[in-house]
Amino acid sequence: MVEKKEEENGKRKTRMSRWTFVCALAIVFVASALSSITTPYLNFPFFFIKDSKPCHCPQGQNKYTGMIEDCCYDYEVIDSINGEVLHPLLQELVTTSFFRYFKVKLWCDCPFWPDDGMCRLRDCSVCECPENEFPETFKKPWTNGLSPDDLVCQEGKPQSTVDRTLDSRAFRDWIVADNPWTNDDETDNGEMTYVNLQLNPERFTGYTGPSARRIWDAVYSENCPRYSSGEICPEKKVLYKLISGLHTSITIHIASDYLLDETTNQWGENVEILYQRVLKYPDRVQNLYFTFLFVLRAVTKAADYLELAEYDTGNHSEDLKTQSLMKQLLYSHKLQAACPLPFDEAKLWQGQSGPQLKQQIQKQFRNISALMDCVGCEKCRLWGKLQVLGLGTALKILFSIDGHNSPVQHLQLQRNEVIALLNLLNRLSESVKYVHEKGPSVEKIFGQVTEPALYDDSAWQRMWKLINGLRFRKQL
Ligand SMILES: Cc1cc2nc3c(=O)[nH]c(=O)nc-3n(C[C@H](O)[C@H](O)[C@H](O)COP(=O)(O)OP(=O)(O)OC[C@H]3O[C@@H](n4cnc5c(N)ncnc54)[C@H](O)[C@@H]3O)c2cc1C
Repeated sequence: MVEKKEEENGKRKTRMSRWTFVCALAIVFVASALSSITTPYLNFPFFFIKDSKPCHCPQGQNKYTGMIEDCCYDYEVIDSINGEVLHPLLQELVTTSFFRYFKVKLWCDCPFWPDDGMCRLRDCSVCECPENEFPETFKKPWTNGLSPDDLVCQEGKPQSTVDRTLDSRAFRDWIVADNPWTNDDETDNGEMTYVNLQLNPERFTGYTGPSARRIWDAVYSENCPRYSSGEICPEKKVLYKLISGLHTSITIHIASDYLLDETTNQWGENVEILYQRVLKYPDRVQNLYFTFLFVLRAVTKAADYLELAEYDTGNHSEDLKTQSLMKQLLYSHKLQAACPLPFDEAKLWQGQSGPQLKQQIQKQFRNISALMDCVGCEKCRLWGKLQVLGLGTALKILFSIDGHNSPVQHLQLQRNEVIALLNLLNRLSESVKYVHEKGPSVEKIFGQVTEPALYDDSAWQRMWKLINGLRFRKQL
């Protein structure tokens, strides 16, 4: 009798635990379906029904669909306008004489870690070489680049050295106007060098390890902390996203132009880096699109100024071409129709603490700008400085003119700021195009062998938590 009762109890328990399991699965199905609806571009890979169509995510399809966070455009519109209008125009614009020369102080003058021995490392050795070891080319930018012997002063890697070859053309100076967002001292002095950006593409340089890590750590931890949703104000989120978007773009340029074989000097794509450091983290890609739209908005907001600016380099026909390309970019009908307001800056600095907050964020951005002097590889420093100046210029255009009915006619930009702004937009445009074109196929290759962390893992986590929770309760 007792045995029979125990047997029945056992059967009942088994039935109950089966029911519990089935209920848990049903709840998880519903939770996951809701999750896939509320987070449309973090596609959960299987089995959900949405709008009566199976939301199966076919391999190879671009998963970045839907609206870009904090911007009112979707990925498809931006990809298409970038591919059709922006990318081709920008590619041509940055090769013109006006836009290919950038004035920069190249040697490192790091204000943050002055005496920690960093600059004795080969990564940063440019600033540690005694005066008599400095190549003349450092002081005379019009002669040719560094000789191989001088590489002792560099990172030791030829690919990280900036080529200083220049046309012997003089430049007419624009006005010098302070930018409250950046740290650069634009005073013309012997330390400033003109660099031909076309000879120094942003690509893999071999700069890695603690030196590079320390810069990024300092940028994120001290100056634009990562946020978790709902935690901080939108202005701080903007700063984080801009930096993260720029970081994504730098990584994409490393991946797309990588030194595959040092002995044969073979360059090519490193799609594993693209996947492991970028595609695997959808928020990094989202931030790239965000940064692109933010800078695009700054360029279009300053359209009147940029249209009338002087693109004079002494080569009349080329200067006319520069002007014409600029106009095509600023007043493209397709761009205006598809994307009239890439980012709405009027929403920011609204609260009472707006002005205070702006000052605080300005200070943080100036710190980031100053950190570029600590980058221990010359080419990275060049592109780091240029792009941070470009971002600072975008911030200046969007936020430094008081009030929302801001008189854009009060805007004053330096020539170098305009060069940085447009070159930054071009870099971001290249990255957006690259991710759009390569992303799906690269995810197809690597995504198959990866854990579900690629996607929004919350559904998985919730499932396990739920099941484990029920099991745990049952044991009690
Ligand atoms: C200003 C600057 C310019 C550089 N330019 C070049 C260059 O032109 N060529 C070159 O070869 N190297 C360049 N580097 C080095 C390069 O950025 C990397 O630091 C290096 O390749 C090592 O990469 P990593 O995998 O250690 O991760 P890193 O890219 O160094 O990233 C460090 C950490 O930041 C986080 N992170 C990474 N990406 C993002 C993102 N998009 N958003 C938010 N967080 C992120 C991750 O936690 C990661 O572990 C540059 C570095 C700096 C600081």
